[in-house]
Amino acid sequence: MKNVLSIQSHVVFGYAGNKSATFPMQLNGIDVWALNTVQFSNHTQYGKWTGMVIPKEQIGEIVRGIDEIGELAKCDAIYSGYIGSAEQVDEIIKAYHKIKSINPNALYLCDPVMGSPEKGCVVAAGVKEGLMNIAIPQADIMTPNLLELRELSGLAVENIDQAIAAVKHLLAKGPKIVVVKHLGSAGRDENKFEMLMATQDGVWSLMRPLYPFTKQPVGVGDLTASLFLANLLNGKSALEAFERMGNAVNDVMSITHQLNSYELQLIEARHVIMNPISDYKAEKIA
Ligand SMILES: Nc1ncnc2c1ncn2[C@@H]1O[C@H](COP(=O)(O)OP(=O)(O)O)[C@@H](O)[C@H]1O
Ligand SMILES: Cc1ncc(COP(=O)(O)O)c(C=O)c1O
Ligand SMILES: [Mg+2]
Repeated sequence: MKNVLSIQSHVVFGYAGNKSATFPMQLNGIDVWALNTVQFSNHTQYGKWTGMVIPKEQIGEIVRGIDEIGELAKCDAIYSGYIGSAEQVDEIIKAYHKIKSINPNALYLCDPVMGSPEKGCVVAAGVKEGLMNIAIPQADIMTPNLLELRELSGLAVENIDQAIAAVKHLLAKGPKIVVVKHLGSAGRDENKFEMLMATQDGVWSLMRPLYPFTKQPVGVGDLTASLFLANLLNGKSALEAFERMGNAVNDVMSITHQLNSYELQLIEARHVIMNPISDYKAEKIA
């Protein structure tokens, strides 16, 4: 059994952060140690929420507790997503270093969740800078969306060639794998949902259907990153993990769309999260 320390948000109602990542990883045979950065009533794209940011000290405290019962060496990967405050970034990196000193093979997946005024995703001030300066250079795997790809690379990304240049730029900063969760307006076909994966061996694109949601569900990035990591930990190659994740996320989106839901329908989709039914293939494009 592989173990993932998953450090991201908790929403009591609905699906985002750990609520969107834990169950899918568990369905794929991964034991998830969910450590919450915030506890909110619901995700921030509702425009209002209640709850609190977890004090930064809790991150180190919880990791120390696991160390003191002698279980920290079993941590195979640390995965950070929605972060509650700029100070939490340092604590996450300290936790990663502690785990790395005990298990040098532990991976770090950084999903660089940034605020997006356009989408209504709200992230505390300073988190973006913390991610850029501290987290990214240490990450093994990064999973930006289009906006995050632009911010992290500092490059314009308006088309596929610029997207390829930007992911190569990120690879040069340290990560071994970069997955772009949705190329959106920089993609090759505005009627398709296109994702990219880049490694030292090349760049792959995966195209799948774009569903006409009246309101785009949230937490899809968290689902995407979690399933990519779960597949890697299950021994799949980066390419296999990319395809299997892309197909599972497509099946979840298809079911969520059929049910006309704003919240991701992870429970309804549990069978396809375990065994995706769609079979889209990635294409090597660079
Ligand atoms: N197949 C699909 N059809 C239509 N919209 C989709 C599909 N898959 C995901 N989405 C939407 O695309 C967006 C992807 O968001 P993006 O900004 O790339 O990443 P993140 O989820 O990390 O914010 C989400 O709003 C999600 O609801
Ligand atoms: C509390 C919380 N967690 C996580 C996320 C990230 O969601 P996504 O997977 O859509 O990037 C959001 C986005 O608004 C959020 O509000
Ligand atoms: Mg995201």
